Amino acid sequence: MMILGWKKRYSEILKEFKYNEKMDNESAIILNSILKKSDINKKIMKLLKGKTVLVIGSGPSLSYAIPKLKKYKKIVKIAADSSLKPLVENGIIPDIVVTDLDGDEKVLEKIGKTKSIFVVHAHGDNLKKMEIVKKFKNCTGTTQTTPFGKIENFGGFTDGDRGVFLANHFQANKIILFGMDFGERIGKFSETKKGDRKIKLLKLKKGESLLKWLSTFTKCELFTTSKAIKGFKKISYKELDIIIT
Ligand SMILES: Nc1ncnc2c1ncn2[C@@H]1O[C@H](COP(=O)(O)OP(=O)(O)OP(=O)(O)O)[C@@H](O)[C@H]1O
Ligand SMILES: Nc1nc2c(c(=O)[nH]1)N=C(CO)CN2
Ligand SMILES: [Mg+2]
Repeated sequence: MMILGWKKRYSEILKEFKYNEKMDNESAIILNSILKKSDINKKIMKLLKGKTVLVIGSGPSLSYAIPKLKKYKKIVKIAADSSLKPLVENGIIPDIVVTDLDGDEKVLEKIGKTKSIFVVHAHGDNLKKMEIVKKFKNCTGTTQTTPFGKIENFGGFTDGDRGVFLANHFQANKIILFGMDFGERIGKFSETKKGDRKIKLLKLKKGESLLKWLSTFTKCELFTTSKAIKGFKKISYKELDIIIT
């Protein structure tokens, strides 16, 4: 089942970014054929339902967030793609990794062998990268088009905002953002290639607008330690201890 209103948002994405729905679907078919049947959704539900969940992106504030995140060892963490490398380098292993497979492959492979759950997003521009999924121990798949088989659609576009939609779907109690600044500055940990900057900024804008949309109907309490986002309560690192319970 898709989140109500997603189809309209996806149509807008297809138009704005000139993506091809058939290619998005093609990629999802490949991912579905690689994934093994599993009870991973049950595992994710157990991890997230009723919990405080930290969603970590690669925005400029990630550098400041890392020392704070070290403190919250037992709190559930969802890492968006390229935020994984600096987190792992600092001894933080996230419970869930949301990725469209353009983060650092060595780190993806290394953490893929652990108990971290990988939520891999198939789209028309990553179908050639799907082979790596065979190396992930705990993995499920998502699409931005119609879900089928083992492939889900929880909503969202960039890895970071998809992490938030995931936590919403699995009924987290509180969602707190780190390194999710959006805006005009691409964080240094983001794996953006030189020529892709303009598109990346448009992607970030879309991701932020989707989070604003989500905030209008989600039952989760939403907070951010990053740059302010409408619909999310902006909190300081000092306030974290009170909110994380
Ligand atoms: N200012 C920012 N710079 C970089 N990433 C950001 C920023 N603000 C929020 N993020 C979040 O961090 C996430 C992880 O960054 P990453 O560069 O791996 O993105 P991505 O979604 O893989 O993008 P793409 O696949 O289009 O390159 C993004 O998905 C985005 O949601
Ligand atoms: N077809 C296609 N879909 C996407 C793409 C992309 O590059 N191509 N990037 C995304 C987030 O970065 C999400 N969805
Ligand atoms: Mg990515």
